[in-house]
Amino acid sequence: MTRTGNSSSSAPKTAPYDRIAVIGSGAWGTALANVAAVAGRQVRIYGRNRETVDAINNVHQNTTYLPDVPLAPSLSATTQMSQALTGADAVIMVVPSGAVRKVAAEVNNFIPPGVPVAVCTKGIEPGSGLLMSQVAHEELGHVPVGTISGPTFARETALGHPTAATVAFEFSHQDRLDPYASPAARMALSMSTGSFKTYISDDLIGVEIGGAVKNVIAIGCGMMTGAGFAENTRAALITRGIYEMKVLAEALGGRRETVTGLAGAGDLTLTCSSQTSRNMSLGVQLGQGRRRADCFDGRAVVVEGEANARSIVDLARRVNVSMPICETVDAILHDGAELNEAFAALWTRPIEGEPRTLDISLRNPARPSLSNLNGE
Ligand SMILES: NC(=O)C1=CN([C@@H]2O[C@H](COP(=O)(O)OP(=O)(O)OC[C@H]3O[C@@H](n4cnc5c(N)ncnc54)[C@H](O)[C@@H]3O)[C@@H](O)[C@H]2O)C=CC1
Ligand SMILES: O=C(CO)COP(=O)(O)O
Repeated sequence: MTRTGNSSSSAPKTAPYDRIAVIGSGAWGTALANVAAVAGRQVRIYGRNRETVDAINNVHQNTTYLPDVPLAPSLSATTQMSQALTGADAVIMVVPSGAVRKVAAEVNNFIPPGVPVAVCTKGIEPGSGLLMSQVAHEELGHVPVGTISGPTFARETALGHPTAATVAFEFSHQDRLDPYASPAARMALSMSTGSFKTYISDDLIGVEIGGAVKNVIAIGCGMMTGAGFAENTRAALITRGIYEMKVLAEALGGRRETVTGLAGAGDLTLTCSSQTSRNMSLGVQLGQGRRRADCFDGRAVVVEGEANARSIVDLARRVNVSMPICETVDAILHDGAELNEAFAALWTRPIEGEPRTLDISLRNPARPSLSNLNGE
């Protein structure tokens, strides 16, 4: 899209969406709802948990998922999905990946015609290999479906720390003729505040692949960190992780450059750098030798990389793309592969060209040896 600015009186105008329904009252749904409310929108959250909904309405806090974060007093919440969706002119859906199809089907019962939906879940559906927007689209029919994605820890976003994210929708023919009136531009404007900076993209595939794959790589970074490896190792995984995102995005019709943006490299950097990330944290705990059932002190926590590693690897195989880091993480998580052995095998794969254009592959003479590491 050409950037022409929007400042002169003759420049095309973009109208924000006035009334936004947020479906899902977890950490990220609440944070996005708060952004929209701070941006001046009328926002209603649907949540299935009565206690959470009451807390948002009565004490302006999500005491379950974002304790001690003050929310905009204008935010309201309901346990009735129909109430949240009535009169909405845009919808933001934020539930875990395993619930997207079911919740989208419920949304379809109440959503006004033509209203755009941003599905802000990160994952790939098992079996179908569909992106979350595609799953929602199958249930919702002919409404524009996109996403908002980037390096965005919910708590930091809700506290107003400067944060940037990409708003992506596929562009119709009409959107290309008038990008200022596109759902992506209108949603980006609707969600812009002094601390939440939005960018616009028409590459929904690239954006969603970045968001889904980074979680698996973050588990891998966590595993290596927990097992005692250091910064060199983490940087290698991040960089080669970006490469895995690129090849998968491209094979599915997305663009490589999207993956170097906020929703790819940006989000990967965030989640591979901090145990605030549930994915990184799970990896660290497993790398330290904890049993899965004991991680997070036994609490049920949404870890999308764990839920989606297999579906990502399956999708990559289907489009003939090699993603060795994701395959390694998946094998450890779901096939019982031994962590040190699996990473040692990753490190002794054939020697290849780093630019994709250099078509070379050498048998690697090194013997897998990472398991000999004893720490400093
Ligand atoms: N927390 C974060 O910092 C960010 C999360 N995300 C993504 O957002 C998605 C949701 O994550 P969180 O909000 O963090 O999870 P969360 O665990 O904080 O909340 C999940 C919410 O979904 C609701 N839910 C689960 N199943 C449901 C169903 N069948 N029907 C209705 N509601 C249902 C739960 O009641 C809960 O309110 C994930 O895909 C995650 O990757 C994306 C960016 C940032
Ligand atoms: O996606 C996120 C930040 O952009 C949140 O990461 P986790 O799900 O790993 O906590």
